[in-house]
Amino acid sequence: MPPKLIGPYRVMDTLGSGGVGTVYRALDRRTNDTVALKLLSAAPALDARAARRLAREYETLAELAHPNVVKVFDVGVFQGYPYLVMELIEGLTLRHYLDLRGSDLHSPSGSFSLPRSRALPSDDDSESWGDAEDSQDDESPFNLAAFSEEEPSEDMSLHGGAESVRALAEAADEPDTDGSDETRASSAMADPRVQLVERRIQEARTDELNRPERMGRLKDAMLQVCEALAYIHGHGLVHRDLKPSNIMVDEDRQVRLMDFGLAKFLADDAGLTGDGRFVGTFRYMSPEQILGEPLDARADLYSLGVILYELLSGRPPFDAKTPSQLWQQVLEVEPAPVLAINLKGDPQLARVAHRLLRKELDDRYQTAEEVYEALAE
Ligand SMILES: Nc1ncnc2c1ncn2[C@@H]1O[C@H](COP(=O)(O)OP(=O)(O)OP(=O)(O)O)[C@@H](O)[C@H]1O
Repeated sequence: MPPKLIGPYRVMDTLGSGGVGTVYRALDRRTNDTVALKLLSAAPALDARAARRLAREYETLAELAHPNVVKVFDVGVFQGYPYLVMELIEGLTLRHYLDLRGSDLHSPSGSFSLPRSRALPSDDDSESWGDAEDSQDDESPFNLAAFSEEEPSEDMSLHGGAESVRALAEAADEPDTDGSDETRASSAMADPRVQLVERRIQEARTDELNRPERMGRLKDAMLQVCEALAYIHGHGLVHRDLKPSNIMVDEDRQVRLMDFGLAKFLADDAGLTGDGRFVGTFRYMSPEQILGEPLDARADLYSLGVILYELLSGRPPFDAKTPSQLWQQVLEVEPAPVLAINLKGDPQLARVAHRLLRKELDDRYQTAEEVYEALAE
């Protein structure tokens, strides 16, 4: 049961939950404004020192004003847990927005129509903050849930794909000479008909990704994210946890970057995160973040590269089963070319993604403005 009142805010309903807490739609009883309130109930309660620091952080965030950066109105402490009050965005996270199809997009007003408070599943590995006790990997103090595969986007649920999958299954079920399951499966995989079906499935997936109006929305959203990043970087802030669920798009297709400032606040406070724990979402972390080095704006540009790579190819740049495997790959392995996965992908956007993903900071774009220029070319 959500609390009824949090400070001067009346809780109306739940908008969603992530790794560190829950976001509520709430009414400011002083002004009658509807806001989004993020209660960080997953973190340990604040002591007085951390509460004072939260108030100081708020002063920095409250000064920010940019059309692509979510407005932060207030911070507070409720029963020991910090909360952040921000602009309510009636919209979707970036991935869900890109999953919309034409018919959802063309309302008479030209904006896309959304059920208000639509409960959508989280669209990435939302548990950014690991929990040592839940860790299944001896080598790492992190929670593997934080590493969980994202739920497939609608782009990956094929149109006409069910038949293809059925055909694949039927091909694999055909009897063969010795009748053993193993031989049957491997001979089915070698069967040219199975290979053809697999190729068709892959083509259908990438055709979905390459739909021109989806690509138009993707590029436009990315440009707006670059504007938001240029703005916060210009104010000396690094987001540190850039991922698709921290990017929302409203009904007028205006992008809002959210949750900046929070990652640093949590990272700086050993009482909140535990000594030596990362703050950020594994899949989007740059090599320097993994290595625990000081971060600058280019760490966010790397995360932007992971997002762009995923949105272009339909899969993450690194495919690993454990955090330690992922980190080894992020530090040492080059991601497969986007255009090898998505043969008809946009070559310009693919080039931008690969340059953002460079391991050496100096090899990446150096500023969000440069990325904007490259995307706009
Ligand atoms: N300002 C807002 N306006 C409207 N909905 C919001 C707002 N902020 C968050 N939400 C909704 O609440 C959901 C949960 O947000 P939250 O920030 O807690 O989680 P997350 O970003 O998925 O994960 P994490 O906590 O790891 O960053 C979001 O996916 C979004 O749907």
